[in-house]
Amino acid sequence: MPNLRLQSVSIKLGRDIVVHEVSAELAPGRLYIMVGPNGAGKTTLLKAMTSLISLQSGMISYNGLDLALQRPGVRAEHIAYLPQERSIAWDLSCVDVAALGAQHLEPELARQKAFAELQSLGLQEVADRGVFKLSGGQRARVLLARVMASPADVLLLDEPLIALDPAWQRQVLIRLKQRAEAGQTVILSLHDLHLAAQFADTVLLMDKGRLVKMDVPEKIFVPSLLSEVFNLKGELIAGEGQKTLRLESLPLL
Ligand SMILES: Nc1ncnc2c1ncn2[C@@H]1O[C@H](COP(=O)(O)OP(=O)(O)OP(=O)(O)O)[C@@H](O)[C@H]1O
Repeated sequence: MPNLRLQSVSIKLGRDIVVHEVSAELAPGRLYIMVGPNGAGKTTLLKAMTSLISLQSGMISYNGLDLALQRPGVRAEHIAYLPQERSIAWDLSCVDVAALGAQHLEPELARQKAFAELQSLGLQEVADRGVFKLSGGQRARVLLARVMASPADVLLLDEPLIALDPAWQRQVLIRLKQRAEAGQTVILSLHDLHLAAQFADTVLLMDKGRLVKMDVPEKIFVPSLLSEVFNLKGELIAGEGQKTLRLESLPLL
């Protein structure tokens, strides 16, 4: 059963329609990865799923209710969001920042939950340190911990791997996959097609504001779509439980 449904969603920013007639049904238990070139509309669509921007036409519903009509507090209860900008305005401790994701709990329990999420992201040693005294990748993990501390059943993450080293990129995707397997609906955008091919249950391929195709990685990372959307030559090789995306660049126009 989908809990998030996009029905013919179009979004206008400034004078342009930047998302065109996107329809999709997103269900708990799956890891959805949105891919597409710069400017394809990924961030805009994720923001629309939080109701941070309004639609030109169409509807996004959560468990059958029009999301735009829900109070912000109700939306925040059900949908957690990691924006692409990783800014933190105040020099709070890591645990205080992560605890902002667990405001449904009593303060002490929220801190315990926050600490557990920081620990699972390798930040236990710096949990009490101010976030201004962290590296960019550590700060990015603190913001991820904030989202992970949330009880929301939909997690939306815009480029969650920005600033992370290769080992943490994989670890974070493993954690998000576990969250999906445990019943959350996890939707993220990603530029790394290799990781998208390996981890996604379902890929949403966006281009020029349109949802070109939504399917399993094997049906998305095919030579025709890689060439048409990304100007890349390549294909997905699947075998022995492994998926490997082989890519080579086409000459740029
Ligand atoms: N505030 C805005 N006003 C007008 N146009 C905007 C605004 N924000 C984004 N756009 C345009 O909307 C389109 C989609 O942008 P969006 O940020 O959703 O793309 P994206 O797929 O997330 O790109 P990237 O991979 O570069 O982050 C782009 O053409 C962009 O220039």
